[in-house]
Amino acid sequence: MTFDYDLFVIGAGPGGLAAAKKAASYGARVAIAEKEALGGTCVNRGCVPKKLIVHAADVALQNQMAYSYGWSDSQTTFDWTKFIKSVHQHIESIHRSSDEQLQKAGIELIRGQATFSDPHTIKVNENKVTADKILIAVGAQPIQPKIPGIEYSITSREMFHLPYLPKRLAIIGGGYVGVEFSSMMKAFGCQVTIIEQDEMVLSGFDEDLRRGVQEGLTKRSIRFIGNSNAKQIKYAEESFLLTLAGSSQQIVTADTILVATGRAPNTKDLGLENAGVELGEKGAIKVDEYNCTTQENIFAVGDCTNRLPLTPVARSEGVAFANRVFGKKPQKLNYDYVPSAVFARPEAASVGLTEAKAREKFGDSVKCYRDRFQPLFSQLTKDGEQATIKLVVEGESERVLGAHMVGEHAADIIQTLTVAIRKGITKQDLDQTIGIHPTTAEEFYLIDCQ
Ligand SMILES: Cc1cc2nc3c(=O)[nH]c(=O)nc-3n(C[C@H](O)[C@H](O)[C@H](O)COP(=O)(O)OP(=O)(O)OC[C@H]3O[C@@H](n4cnc5c(N)ncnc54)[C@H](O)[C@@H]3O)c2cc1C
Ligand SMILES: NC(=O)c1ccc[n+]([C@@H]2O[C@H](COP(=O)([O-])OP(=O)(O)OC[C@H]3O[C@@H](n4cnc5c(N)ncnc54)[C@H](O)[C@@H]3O)[C@@H](O)[C@H]2O)c1
Repeated sequence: MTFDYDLFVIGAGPGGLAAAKKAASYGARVAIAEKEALGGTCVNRGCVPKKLIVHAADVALQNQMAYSYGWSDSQTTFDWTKFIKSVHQHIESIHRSSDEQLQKAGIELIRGQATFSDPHTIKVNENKVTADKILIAVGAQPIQPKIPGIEYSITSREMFHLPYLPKRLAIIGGGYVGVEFSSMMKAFGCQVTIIEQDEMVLSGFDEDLRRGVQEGLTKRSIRFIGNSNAKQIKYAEESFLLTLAGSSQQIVTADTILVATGRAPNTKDLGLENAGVELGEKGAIKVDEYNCTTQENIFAVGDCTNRLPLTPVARSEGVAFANRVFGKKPQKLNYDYVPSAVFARPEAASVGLTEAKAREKFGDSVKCYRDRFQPLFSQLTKDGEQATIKLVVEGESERVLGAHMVGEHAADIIQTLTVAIRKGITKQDLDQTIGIHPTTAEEFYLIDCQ
């Protein structure tokens, strides 16, 4: 049977784009469908605009510290509307560049929502196309608790289109999204309250990292209400009244309520039932270690599989799929040492096992080294900011299983350590390494407090 394409990709986020480009580089005839803007969540309403807002917030924070570094008081004002316009202009330039890359690679871009008619046939805008192989890379979307008044809240998607900054922001959920937005918005002068069902922010991360971030947020006057969740939202006198349930039953008054309670795979309305593609927990597409679905010619990568919803993971899965299927280079990803960062202030990052997971797996042979110190920058500002570093090691050789950090440049430092930890370094390897002074990163070579 002949098909219109060798590969049809649904979704032009990091996973879909990486797979399409790699497959085309092997000579495959490729088309990609996108119902919204090129680049997916990451470029349009995730990593990229988020990190630009973090940079804008850092300017505000640096201004607060400038006096300690010899600068005189100067009047500064922040224009959110002007700033967010330049963020969106930058995103448009990424769209143009992605479009050019697709054209150059000979990949056909089809704008519209794709649905399956059968395992080899896709319908987009009333047109049907056929493909030998199909890759699903449709990402995920925010989930919202089903409570009365939830329609008054917004999600991270709308945060990037706020017409003006709210005075009082309530955030339901203290995970990645909630913590990052709390510190950005606080730096711009908003009063921020986080409501989290767990006792601390960032569940799933190492306890020392969670504590370090939580202390840092509290020091910045971000209010945290733990062991509580949202019960209902009402609108009264130009404010939203958020009633809580759980250990706190108070009412939080806010101008904007951000719901950041997790994300669910975008697998509804795809016609998967016509294609024999099965779903697993939370509506995620069931895949094996090679990203094969339950239908032999259909594959899935990225957030829609709900494995590790991060851009580099989606991208690597897309490339590994194309290498194997079109480049005849079998490639299986190893998810054990995927680093991740929370771009809050204080910043936090992590790779490998948390202390709790390491103890579950290796019992009493696990040992931890940790240190808390004041980075040089904060010694002059006297703001009392502390950094935390922690190593989780195992056995006589003290093989490093995990590294966790809270403090300036945490993401870059942990990223650089990742390759060494993946390669199985020991604590002694770190001790014998000479660092760069004065830096925060050198503390990983000097750490000796257990
Ligand atoms: C606020 C926020 C901040 C984030 N920050 C970071 C970060 O700093 N670092 C990091 O690593 N990750 C971050 N992430 C996560 C990251 O954005 C995702 O893991 C990544 O975008 C997943 O890529 P993907 O290709 O799987 O899906 P997506 O990027 O979601 O792309 C899927 C695409 O498919 C399209 N689509 C869906 N259904 C169809 C259909 N039927 N037909 C046609 N097109 C369709 C969608 O429109 C979308 O463009 C963040 C996420 C959020 C929400
Ligand atoms: N820097 C990054 O890499 C980055 C940034 C943002 C998002 N992301 C990705 O996006 C995903 C989604 O992020 P997220 O923050 O939405 O989800 P998350 O799973 O990280 O955090 C959700 C939080 O909401 C809490 N929660 C859930 N329901 C609640 C309720 N009813 N009331 C109070 N609290 C409630 C949970 O306990 C959890 O702490 C992340 O898992 C991550 O993979 C990554």
